[in-house]
Amino acid sequence: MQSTLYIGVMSGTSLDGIDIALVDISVDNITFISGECYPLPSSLKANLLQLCQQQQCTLLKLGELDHQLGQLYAHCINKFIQTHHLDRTQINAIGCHGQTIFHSPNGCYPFTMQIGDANIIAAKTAITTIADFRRKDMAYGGQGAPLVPAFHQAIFSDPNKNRIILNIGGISNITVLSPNHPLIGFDTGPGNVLLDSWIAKQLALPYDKDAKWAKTGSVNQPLLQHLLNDEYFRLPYPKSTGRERFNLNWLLDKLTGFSLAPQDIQATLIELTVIVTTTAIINQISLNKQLPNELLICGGGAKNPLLMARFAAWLPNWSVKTTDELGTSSDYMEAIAFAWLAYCRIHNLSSNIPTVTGATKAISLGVIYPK
Ligand SMILES: Nc1ncnc2c1ncn2[C@@H]1O[C@H](COP(=O)(O)OP(=O)(O)OP(=O)(O)O)[C@@H](O)[C@H]1O
Ligand SMILES: CC(=O)N[C@H]1[C@@H]2OC[C@@H](O2)[C@@H](O)[C@@H]1O[C@H](C)C(=O)O
Repeated sequence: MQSTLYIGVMSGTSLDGIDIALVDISVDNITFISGECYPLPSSLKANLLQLCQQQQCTLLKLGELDHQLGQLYAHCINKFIQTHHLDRTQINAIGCHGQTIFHSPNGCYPFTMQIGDANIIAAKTAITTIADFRRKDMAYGGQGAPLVPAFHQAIFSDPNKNRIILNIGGISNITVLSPNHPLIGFDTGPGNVLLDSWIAKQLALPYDKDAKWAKTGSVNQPLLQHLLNDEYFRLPYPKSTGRERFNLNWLLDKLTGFSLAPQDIQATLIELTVIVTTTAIINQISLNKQLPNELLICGGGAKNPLLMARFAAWLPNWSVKTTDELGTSSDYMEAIAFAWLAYCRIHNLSSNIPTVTGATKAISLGVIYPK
């Protein structure tokens, strides 16, 4: 009998680490078994940031980082296999997202670029690896992102509820699950990326743990309104974005003419993350009015008590909780999703959602790199 075990690997826009999930998947079952997060070495993070923000990029550097990340993913997967005493011959496939270094879905020549050579992963782990999940969707005219809505639909659909799944990673994205409504999902804008960049610049910390610093500041309304003027927030879906738009330079540019305490800016950025998402939910989506509404939060932002409290305050008639409360790890959601995308590719099942990405065709995403 064919094994039903898959490994999903995700390293996202926050550049905080590599999430690995072991998942048991068959036609009627998706069970998360275990997960680990391996930190990204700080020198690699600095190099990737330079690349993402186009400060310094040579083909040599790009090629070397692609190789380095491939080696690192393989090393982390092998460590994971060892720690969890797994038999690698029992792992059907690895689904590895790779590291997005640029995402440009709307130019004359749309492209999205994820690095971390999957040939190296397949060779070093001796497990078939699936990667390059986004570009076929783009080839059919889609945004290439977000891809997790199909997975959210597979695990969270409920005929008696309107459910919005909100991933607050570096970038925030939502999935709308409402009976009799087409499945939609899009990137609402910055999640943690501006919060992380601002505290890194001001206090040399990677992130504002439990929003301790933001809580010492207060929201500045003129700045908030100015940030909300960015045209991305008014664009209709399908839409997706990334670090190439929302980054420290974006923020510094918007801060021109403002003279505020740095912690007030941090508090304002928290409110920005909340308002862009709640406004999108309220203004851009028509939910079934007869049904109760749930906001299910995952990603690193689910650990931020101030973000959670502000979502609850802005959506008073909603049940606001983390996906953990429904039995799916908020930490490993995306890694689990990439294990599921690998399962779909191995079984040739379509995994993009044209109503989400705007692609003209439903297709099975990902390229297979045999061991
Ligand atoms: N205890 C905490 N308090 C506040 N923020 C936290 C906490 N734990 C994690 N975070 C935030 O979550 C971020 C990591 O989130 P996550 O791992 O979901 O991002 P990602 O997967 O890299 O991003 P994306 O989903 O955009 O690709 C951290 O950079 C930090 O900002
Ligand atoms: C291009 C890219 O890497 N996009 C990521 C990013 O991180 C969050 C958001 O922006 C989302 O659109 C996407 O990731 C998830 C896994 C997705 O495709 O659903």
